Amino acid sequence: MPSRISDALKDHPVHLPHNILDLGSVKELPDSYAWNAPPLPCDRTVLDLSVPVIDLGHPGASTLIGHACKEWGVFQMTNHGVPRDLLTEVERAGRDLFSLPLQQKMRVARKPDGVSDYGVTRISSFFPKLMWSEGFTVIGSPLEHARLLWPHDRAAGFCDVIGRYNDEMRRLAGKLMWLMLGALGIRHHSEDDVTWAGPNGDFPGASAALQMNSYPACPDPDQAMGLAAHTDSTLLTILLQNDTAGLQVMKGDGSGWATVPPVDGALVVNVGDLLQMLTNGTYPSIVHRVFVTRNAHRHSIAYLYGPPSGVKIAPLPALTGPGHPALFWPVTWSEYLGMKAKHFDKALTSVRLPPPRVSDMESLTPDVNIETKS
Ligand SMILES: O=C(O)CCC(=O)C(=O)O
Ligand SMILES: [Fe+2]
Repeated sequence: MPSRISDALKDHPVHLPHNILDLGSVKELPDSYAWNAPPLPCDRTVLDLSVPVIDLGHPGASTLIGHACKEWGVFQMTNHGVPRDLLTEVERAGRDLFSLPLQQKMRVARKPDGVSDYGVTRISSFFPKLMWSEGFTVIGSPLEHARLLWPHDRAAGFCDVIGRYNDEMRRLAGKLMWLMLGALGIRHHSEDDVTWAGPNGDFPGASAALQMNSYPACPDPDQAMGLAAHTDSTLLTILLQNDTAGLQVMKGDGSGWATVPPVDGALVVNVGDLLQMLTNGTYPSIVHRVFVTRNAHRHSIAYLYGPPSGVKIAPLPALTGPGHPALFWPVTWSEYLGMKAKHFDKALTSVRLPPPRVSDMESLTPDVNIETKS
């Protein structure tokens, strides 16, 4: 049993392209990046609907969050307590990293069986075309890699910012868990409690990764895809986006995409697959994607939060009962990542109860046309 998320990801390698292009210097969209067959990124059936923006200091925040999670699986939050300066610093750290020359970034390129570091998104392996983005994944301390990018003091400065941001995210993610679960009547120290919440309810064994994303300005944005539609394999994800729009979420009823506009100082929270399981389907894991633009360089930083790797995630007993059977069988994060690596957007279906019949398994082949839902 892998003890850390990095081991879990290593156990489930996905085949990724290793030729990385210097996107910032490309004047014409290469064919390998042109999504000229369905799903088309320019197919933007954008709904005139807004994802809720919730003030965490509001006395009814938990109820508002509960509604947003049921209805959307995503919301933006203000008044979250993360110092404004730290948001600016971590955003700058991401910008500094991605603005390095490609050869320099390639010093920390992800190894074929690796998970941390610089490279294309892991979901690339499921799509025939490449995405107009680059990423840097941090699991644990990035010091060893930062030292390959910068002189000692700059590397230390980068790690200091990432460390402080990770600490804030961990605190916030624990708080969000209780706001989300509290809206469903689940309380710490009650018999409905989450077994791995720890004595202080701060989920001491939780695992996490920080995913820094860069979407350079693109010569042909209608043909390019920043990040193709997917759900996160997390409990929840906390996202910081810069002032360039790009994130779109699929409205739960499949009626279309809604853009999540940057709100100054706000953080986006989305429900991941594991929270959908834990809440027995009450909070849906949200399908999302990223579009790119001709003139602006977009940056985002996603904090991917999950349970301790050995813990089995199953619907909370308080949310099941007569008339409400458990809809998912118990899996660890590691086991689920293995299913995601195999079935991609069908991974949640593969852990549904009753189990899919053998004859249904063929329909669990990843369906990369999930874009056509719009
Ligand atoms: O850049 C964004 O807005 C979304 C990033 C994302 O979905 C991810 O890293 O999983
Ligand atoms: Fe995502």
